[in-house]
Amino acid sequence: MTSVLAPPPQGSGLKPVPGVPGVPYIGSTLAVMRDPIGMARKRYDQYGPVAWGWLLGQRTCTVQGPEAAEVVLVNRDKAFANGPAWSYFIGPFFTRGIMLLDFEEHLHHRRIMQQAFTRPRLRAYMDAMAPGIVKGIEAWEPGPDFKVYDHIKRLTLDLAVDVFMGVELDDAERARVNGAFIDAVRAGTAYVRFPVPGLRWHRGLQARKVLEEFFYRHLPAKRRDAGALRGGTTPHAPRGASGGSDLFAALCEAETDDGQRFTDEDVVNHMIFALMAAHDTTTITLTTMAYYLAKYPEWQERLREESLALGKPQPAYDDLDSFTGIDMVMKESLRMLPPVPALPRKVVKDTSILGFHIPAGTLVVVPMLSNHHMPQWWPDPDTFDPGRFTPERREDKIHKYAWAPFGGGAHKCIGLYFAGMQVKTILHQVLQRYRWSVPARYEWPLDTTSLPSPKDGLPVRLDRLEP
Ligand code: HEM
Repeated sequence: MTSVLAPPPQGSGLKPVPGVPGVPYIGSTLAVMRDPIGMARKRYDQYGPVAWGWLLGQRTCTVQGPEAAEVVLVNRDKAFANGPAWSYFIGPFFTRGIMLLDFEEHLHHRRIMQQAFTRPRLRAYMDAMAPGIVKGIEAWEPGPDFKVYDHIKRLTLDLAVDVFMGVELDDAERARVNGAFIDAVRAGTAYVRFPVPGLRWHRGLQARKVLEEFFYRHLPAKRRDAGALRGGTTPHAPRGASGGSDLFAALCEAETDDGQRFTDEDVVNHMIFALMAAHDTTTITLTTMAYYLAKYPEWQERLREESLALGKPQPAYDDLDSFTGIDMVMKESLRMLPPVPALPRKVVKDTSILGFHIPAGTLVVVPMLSNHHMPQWWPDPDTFDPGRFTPERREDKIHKYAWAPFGGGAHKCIGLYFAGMQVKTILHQVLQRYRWSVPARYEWPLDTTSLPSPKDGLPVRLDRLEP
């Protein structure tokens, strides 16, 4: 039976949010996890763009379509907060990560962090990453059952250690840090959300301690390098990318024009968060691209030709712009399966979305995955069609928030150019060395209970190309 979330204030002219709450706390959580797009379409047909129900243990208002997404993400009257929304899922493991900060404090951190993502920095990260990419991909063993997801995950994690941390690790230490990092990420999806030894939540808390200890141990050396640079004792530093070409060094050095810098504690919190923000998202993007390129071999060939046409094995940063096919496939893959499928916000003061009254305390969810599949905004939305992003078609131009895999507003992904650079560089290297395929009728079984991933690891037939 339909019920309203809360009566709007008298005389406000606002409408109440309709919905079917379902069983308190549980509501439609399982159904949404099983079939997020189907459930969103059903809800939209029944109630329109703004509807409520119990989801993930909270009264949740799901707001569909780019117009509602814009209201929430642009957040003009500062009614939507990130911290209390995201903390529920990842708070204890990613304490004071930038995405969990809000308003003035967030802006202060964001201005400093921006210094670690300038173009000179990105060039330096790309150079630092290149040897690791080639080495990792060269080591792949072709065969009929090559698990793409597992190999990409391994590769991006190894790259993260090199490019993010910039610290030489022996095998044991690398395994310890990688393991801690994986446990911290996994803990966010724990069913038992308090520390029982051996279970996910507990392992996540232990992992956080390992990561903190690791970064605090290496921090003084990074600070020293940064200090040496500012004192002018580090020669040959490219402008804006110096002391070290890793993110850790960049965060230690980052300074705004008016002299604002991160404390040691900030650097550690942001490093742990950035590792998480970068790793799974890039892995999912590359795996999705590999999936569609296996299903649409004509696109795989087109991209390979484009890569070979570059005429050099290692692209420079500016060469990435010439990969127009890779760019379209990346955009379409991010549309089909945005790695962050929904963006939660907590309403901190009474507000309205598209004329609906939203009371303080409500959890609002912007469902990016189902937004990308709305027939109201996208022609033939469930079909993989990179051509929608050609200059002639640009179907995403229909609305600024129609295609928003990186979010928008103050919290828009700070690593989006980094992600593009990493994804394109890796794919370019893979295309030059391998061809891959899946059986004609293969459909990947997706796990959508957390960040999406293929349950079977995406097995493909991988063949090495003749030199
Ligand atoms: C294809 C890959 C990626 C996708 C799809 C992605 C997606 C997102 C999204 C949707 C948000 C906004 C979350 C919200 O508004 O609640 C976000 C924020 C963020 N991302 Fe990414 N991301 C990707 C790669 C990266 C990489 C490579 C890095 C770092 C190198 C990174 C660092 C961050 C950070 C630090 C934030 C928080 C920004 C803030 O709150 O101001 N991301 N990302």
